[in-house]
Amino acid sequence: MLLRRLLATRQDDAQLSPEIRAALVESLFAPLSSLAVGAIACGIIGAAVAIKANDPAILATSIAIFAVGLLRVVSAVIYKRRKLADDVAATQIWERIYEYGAWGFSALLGLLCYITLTHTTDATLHLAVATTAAGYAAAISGRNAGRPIIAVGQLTLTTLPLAISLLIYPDWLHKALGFVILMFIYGMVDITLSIRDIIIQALTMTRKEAALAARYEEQANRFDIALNNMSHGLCMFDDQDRLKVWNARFIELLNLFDAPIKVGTTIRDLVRYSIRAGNHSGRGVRSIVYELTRGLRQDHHGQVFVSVDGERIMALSRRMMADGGSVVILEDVTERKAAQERIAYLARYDDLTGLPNRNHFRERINEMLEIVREGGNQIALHLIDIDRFKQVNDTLGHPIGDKLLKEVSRRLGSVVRTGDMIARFGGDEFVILQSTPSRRQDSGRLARRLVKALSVPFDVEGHRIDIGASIGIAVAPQDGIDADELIKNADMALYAAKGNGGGEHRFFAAEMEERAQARRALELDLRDALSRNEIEVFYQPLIDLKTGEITTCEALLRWHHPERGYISPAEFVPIAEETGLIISIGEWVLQRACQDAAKWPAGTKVAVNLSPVQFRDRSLGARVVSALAKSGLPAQCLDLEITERVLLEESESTLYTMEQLKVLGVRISLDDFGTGYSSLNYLRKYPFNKIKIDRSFIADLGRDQDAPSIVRAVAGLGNSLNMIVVAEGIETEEQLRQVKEEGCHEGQGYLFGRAMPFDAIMEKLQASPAQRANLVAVA
Ligand SMILES: Nc1nc2c(ncn2[C@@H]2O[C@H](COP(=O)(O)O[C@H]3[C@@H](O)[C@H](n4cnc5c(=O)[nH]c(N)nc54)O[C@@H]3COP(=O)(O)O)[C@@H](O)[C@H]2O)c(=O)[nH]1
Repeated sequence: MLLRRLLATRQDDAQLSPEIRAALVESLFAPLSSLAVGAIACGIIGAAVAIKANDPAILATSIAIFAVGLLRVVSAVIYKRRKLADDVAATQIWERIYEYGAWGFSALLGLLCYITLTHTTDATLHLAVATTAAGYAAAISGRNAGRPIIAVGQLTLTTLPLAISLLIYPDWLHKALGFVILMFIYGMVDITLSIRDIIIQALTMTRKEAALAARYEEQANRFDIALNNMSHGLCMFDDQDRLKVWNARFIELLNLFDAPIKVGTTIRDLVRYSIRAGNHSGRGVRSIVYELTRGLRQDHHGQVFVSVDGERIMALSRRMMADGGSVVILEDVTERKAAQERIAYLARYDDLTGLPNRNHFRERINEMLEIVREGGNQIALHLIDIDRFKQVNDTLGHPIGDKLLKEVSRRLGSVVRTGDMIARFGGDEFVILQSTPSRRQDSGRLARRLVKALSVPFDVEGHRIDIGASIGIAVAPQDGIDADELIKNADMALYAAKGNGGGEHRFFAAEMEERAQARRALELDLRDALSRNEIEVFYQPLIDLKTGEITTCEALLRWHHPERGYISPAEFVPIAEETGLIISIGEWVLQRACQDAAKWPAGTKVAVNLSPVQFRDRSLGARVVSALAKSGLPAQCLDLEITERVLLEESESTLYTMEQLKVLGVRISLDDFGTGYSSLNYLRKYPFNKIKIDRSFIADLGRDQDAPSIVRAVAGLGNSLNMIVVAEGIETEEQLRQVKEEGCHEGQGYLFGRAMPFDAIMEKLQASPAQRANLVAVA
């Protein structure tokens, strides 16, 4: 049984961790003094017995005991010095060294007992060796129980020779003692094995605890690192609201570096320290504590916002714990709050001018319309469009345009009364909500004041800017009781105001709606007009004022509407431009005109009007090439007429398209000169072949004394720039005489002929020299 337990320890050992094995081996060498005491004590007893018995065998054995004991002490010292306990592989060798030393020492001690008991009869000597051996054996089973094979080996090697020598001793008392020693061996082996189990258990537990402690420490470290690297401040309170845990960010956020914060600090003290650190200016401890405890009283996901150091805002949130304590999280939300406020601001205000935007305006108008619906006052909506704003943007650039808009908003603000709302819808579109006009005249008066205010020139960074304003007015409840309807009607009124050249206001009228509907109907019809062959091209001649010959025929669109008859291009071309239909219609005109002109007498040119929308189209060059190629018309016989409206847009791409057209060899004329900006810069910048003086100037000849000077000046300009100058709209002989006198080269007008169909112009062009002379005579 005992033997089985002993052998089982061998198997157990195999399962022990190397560290535990090393610890067990170390326990063998650990009490160095006991080794030394054992060696000395046994050596002395041996020597004493040898002297007393005067037996050389006993003496030799005693000397051997002392020598082996000494060697064991020396080996233990070496083991300790080299710190071999940490070297798992080395401990196995040292275990063997200890084992052999221990067994050798024990065997010698057993031998000493045996020789003494068999060589002598002196009871004192017997007692000396027997007690030494038994004492040693008892000590060994405790001391080396960690390695039971060694301990049991020592026990057996020491006491078995003693027991045998006692049992064979002739005296029955010795025999009895021998028997007791055998029982002692049995008992000591049992104790050794039990102690061994306890030691192993203790070592295992210690190791587990050490591992647990290490893990705990590592986790605590990790937790500490995480806690102190959080972007949020954190503090944990007990159920009495006393501080238990806090992190570095908490101290940092509230600038509490110098505060004597410790476990147990109360919320009240924390607030006091925070005030001392320069936070919550002007506020007292009590009010802040009240605000915090009230706001954070319950476990809720909401946040309490606290302003600190006059600038930063902290969000505090609290989570209750099961033990009644709580965790409070602090977050610096200054930037987030600012961003939220900015987003909220931008959702309701125009960033550039600071005026309410469309959303804000909608909220307000809906509130006011609610009052109107309940029978309250009427309200007027003024929709304002800045005249010529696009030109300013295009010529002076967007930064100046932005500054101008700010100035405009300031001026509008100086005109309206408190209670009226000014909003910006975007671009150059402003709106004023006049709150309580008692009569229509009140709104008219305000509109006039607004137009007047905006027609005073602006000075933006040294640029004198002349704009103006067009205003459309819709009044609730007469013109609508719903925001969308009012805006739509004001828009129609604005359209009418702009249609008259701008700089004025118009009230919404029912006819506008009808006109808008008619316009929409026209727009729908126009979409199919080309495919239904309702669009035609007429030609109006341009005459050389010296020879009377037709130099050019201007292609002019005519729409033969199935119900309305001929519709003027002045009416449908703007619709075609707005809808983009002008691209396909314009291309068709270009193709048609080139094909017709190819049939005319050689050298007769055809002039085709190009709208700004066509000019924006990057494939204009390709379209012109295609029209020339299909018709076979020489490029120099095609004259493209553009107005200043074209030049106001994207100068870079305009210049590019102009250059492209020039390379093709087509001619380019500047139409309606004098009606737009009449910038001399355009004449310098773009390579025109012709300038056409607008017919309004020709009509003024004889009516306005300045008109001849203007015509003369433009003719002079054209001459010096090597451009042909055409006088448009010549209707009378007198006008013809004057334009010739002022130096114009060519003329166009009803006096020479209206726009006519292809056959008619063909007839004119093919007329006999005598007939042509008729024209010359006119000229
Ligand atoms: N982009 C395009 N625009 C086109 C095209 N076809 C015409 N138009 C533009 O439509 C506007 C109106 O044109 P229309 O009604 O044809 O008027 C032209 C002439 O009939 C008129 N005219 C000519 N002589 C006289 C005159 O002695 N008195 C008088 N009251 N009117 C006269 O002038 C118009 C031609 O002007 P202009 O183009 O400036 O040379 C007009 O703006 C056309 O440009 C087209 O295909 N594309």
